[in-house]
Amino acid sequence: MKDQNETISQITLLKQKLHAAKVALDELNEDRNTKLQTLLQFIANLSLACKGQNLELDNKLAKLRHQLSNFDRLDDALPELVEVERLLKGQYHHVMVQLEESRAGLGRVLRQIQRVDSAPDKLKKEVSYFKQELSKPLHTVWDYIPKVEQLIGFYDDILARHVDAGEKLTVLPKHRQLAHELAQSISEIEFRKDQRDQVLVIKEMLSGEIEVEGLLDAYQTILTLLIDNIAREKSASQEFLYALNDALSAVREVVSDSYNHAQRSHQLKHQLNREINSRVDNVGEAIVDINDITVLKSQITEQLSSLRSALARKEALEQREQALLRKSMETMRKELNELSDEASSYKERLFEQQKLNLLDSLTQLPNRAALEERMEQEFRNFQRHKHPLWVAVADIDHFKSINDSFGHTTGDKTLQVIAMALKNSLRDTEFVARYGGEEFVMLIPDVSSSDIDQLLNRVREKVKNIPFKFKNQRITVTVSIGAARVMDNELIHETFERADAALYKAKHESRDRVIIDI
Ligand SMILES: Nc1nc2c(ncn2[C@@H]2O[C@H](COP(=O)(O)OP(=O)(O)OP(=O)(O)O)[C@@H](O)[C@H]2O)c(=O)[nH]1
Repeated sequence: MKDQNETISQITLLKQKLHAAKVALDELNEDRNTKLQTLLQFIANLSLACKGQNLELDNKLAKLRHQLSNFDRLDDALPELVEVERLLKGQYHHVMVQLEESRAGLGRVLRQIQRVDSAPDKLKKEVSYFKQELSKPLHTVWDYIPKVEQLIGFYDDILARHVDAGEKLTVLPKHRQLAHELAQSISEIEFRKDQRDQVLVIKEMLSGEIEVEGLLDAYQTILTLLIDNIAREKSASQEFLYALNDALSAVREVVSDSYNHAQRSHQLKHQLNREINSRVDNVGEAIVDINDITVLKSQITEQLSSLRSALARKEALEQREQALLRKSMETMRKELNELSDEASSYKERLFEQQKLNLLDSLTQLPNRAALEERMEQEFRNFQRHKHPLWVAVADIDHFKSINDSFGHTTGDKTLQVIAMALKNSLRDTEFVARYGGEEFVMLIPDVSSSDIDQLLNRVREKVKNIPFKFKNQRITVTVSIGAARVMDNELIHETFERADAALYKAKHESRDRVIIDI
């Protein structure tokens, strides 16, 4: 009887151990799921920074982000990760194809240069050396940009020799037009700080008496500066794209490995559990069925030793599982730490770029893209609250004559000063953007029909009172303003059209005035 009691207590102990092992295993699984879930959320957020590379990829990433926040089980995310990885690889190949096409284009231009008979031997030699260089593999956009620069150099050289050969090029009206267009485009481009002095010199040159050679130089310099900027942009976004690609591959592999492994361990554990349960049952049956204590003892001893061995195998299996999980986590953590560094610097740049993209580089006022955004936002507010909303278009009067009389640079400065005056004459809730050229658009909410006329006339007067002095001459610069209030059942772009038509009227009615379309 004593033996029997002892056996029963041993079995109870074993059952408790078994239960504790099961609880530990469940906790382990839960922990693993929480960690991977966090990881996938992280990937989802990172993918946001990858936007804008290609439309299909954008859509996929958006879908992935949405799904990652909804998946119950990690393994469900696997097909999506595979798909995104495929698209990222596709994007990489696309860039490579483009590079190859550019290289072919460069080759064609080179052949043309080689056909120019008047080119001196030295230049021909350089071109042929360049051609050899071009046949070496190019892996990235920034590898090929210097080649384009070099090519432009060859062209420049040939052109210069034509000019040196006595063919002095006369300045035609079309050249002046080109100079004017270049000056205008430059005003609309945001150059880096270290490029601005160079750009300023070009602007000055373009606003004076131009020469064809100078114009060619200016075009070449601006092109080179732009190409340099493009290369920097590309390289930053590509590096990030590749890093994200690598991290996604690593995560996918780990998820896929741990999924396969979990499947195998699940089967093994199932078998072991069955074995252990049947051993426990056997012991129970033996206690009930066998009366001879010696037989019972030997039976129980045998069953207990099998139980012990099954439990030992189960423990080993769990330990292996834990070790594997730790290793996977380590791999992912390493990969993600690297990616996280890459992402934060990339995001910072994107944020800076976004700010630049919404600012007009000359006046530092919001630009047309920013205006579109704000118009939509104000229009939504208008539809919700039905408070008054005004669109006003202001245009500097006879601005062309300022450029013509005092030069483009003075024109630019005038634009900057007027932009500031407009901004300062409005409240924080009101908005002004440079629409283009010498035209500005204001969005004015929450002002009644009886007050708008006074408000806009105050803005007009403020500009008129700026004490401009050009070449020692006191100059008064005025603006004309047209405005309209957003009506029910009207789109804000239609209001803009009405305000623009009112401005047209103001221009025709002697300028320096405000006309409100009612
Ligand atoms: N300096 C400078 N001039 C600009 C810029 N953008 C546009 N312009 C000039 O602005 C002038 C606009 O001329 P017009 O459209 O004929 O108008 P306006 O002379 O202001 O005459 P009204 O509008 O009829 O009063 C053109 O000469 C443009 O070259 C810029 O960024 N800087």
